[in-house]
Amino acid sequence: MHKTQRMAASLRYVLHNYGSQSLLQRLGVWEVDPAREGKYWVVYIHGGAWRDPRVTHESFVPSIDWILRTSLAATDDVGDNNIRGGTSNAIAGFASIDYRLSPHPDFPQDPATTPKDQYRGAQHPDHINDVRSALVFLQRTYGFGGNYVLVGHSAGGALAFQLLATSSPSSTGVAAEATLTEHPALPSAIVSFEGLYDFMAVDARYGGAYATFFRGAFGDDPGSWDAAAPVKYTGNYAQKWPDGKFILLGWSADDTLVDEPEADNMARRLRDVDGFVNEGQGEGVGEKTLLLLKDVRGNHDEIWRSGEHIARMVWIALRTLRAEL
Ligand SMILES: N[C@@H](CC(=O)c1ccccc1NC=O)C(=O)O
Repeated sequence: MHKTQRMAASLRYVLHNYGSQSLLQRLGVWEVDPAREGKYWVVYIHGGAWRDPRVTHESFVPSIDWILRTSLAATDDVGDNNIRGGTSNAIAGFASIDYRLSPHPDFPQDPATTPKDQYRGAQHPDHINDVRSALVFLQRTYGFGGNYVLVGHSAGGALAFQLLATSSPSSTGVAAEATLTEHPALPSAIVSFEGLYDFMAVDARYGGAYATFFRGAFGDDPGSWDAAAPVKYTGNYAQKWPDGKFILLGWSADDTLVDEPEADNMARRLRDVDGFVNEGQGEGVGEKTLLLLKDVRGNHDEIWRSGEHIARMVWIALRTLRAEL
């Protein structure tokens, strides 16, 4: 008897283009059981400071490998999940989104000679608009609606919260204006790790070292940084996200690029402003829960190069969603 190793490479992979302005308007899909209802998709938004051309949707592959490799363990350790059908059956598919990038000084491009669809000249809100288009495309193609966990690393974590902040006005009860942009169904849960949430503050703590990439993505005016920063959002994430269940914020002590206050300040805001309750401490019914997980391991890029701890966080999110069914 031989066992097939469950790896991303053993899944059907499809590369889709969801836009035509840039070659980066593409996303990868690894199908597990795409037609099955009652399962979740796991959708990844990579980091790379909105600009690093070396970080693409393919950076999710090691995480997919670890998620598949650990799916049996994830079913074994909580008996309750077995009764409910097992977490190993919880995943319908994986998707990973590329989006237009801002210029990177180490990878200069000549606008005069670079084909338009290869030129990395994006500025906010291009990145988040692409994430939104990619999700609309995925939901139209695979029909999973809000049955997905949105996973974001670093800048990708910021994009996950910007998605909530800029979601359809109808979900806030405000009459929808004639909007040109389509809005995707929001996720059931968000996993954001080593995330950037307060652009001014994190840049100040690192002595201004991040100003070039924040300027590249959001412009020179620090006011525009605050306007886009997840911690500074002037609305209410819970109101914007009526069907949202769970947020996991991960932070690694090994991360030399994004420090502990980033995660702490975002967690505090989600509790104090948006009314999230700590996972395991609330009344249970209908509450949106938050888990601030600080024993994640791996330096800023090690974490996705390995994927092991990303898999761990994804399983926690899937288990939490299953427990609420
Ligand atoms: N490798 C990136 C830097 C980067 O990704 C980064 C640096 C500091 C803090 C956060 C980062 N990434 C967030 O997405 C670059 O070369 O721009």
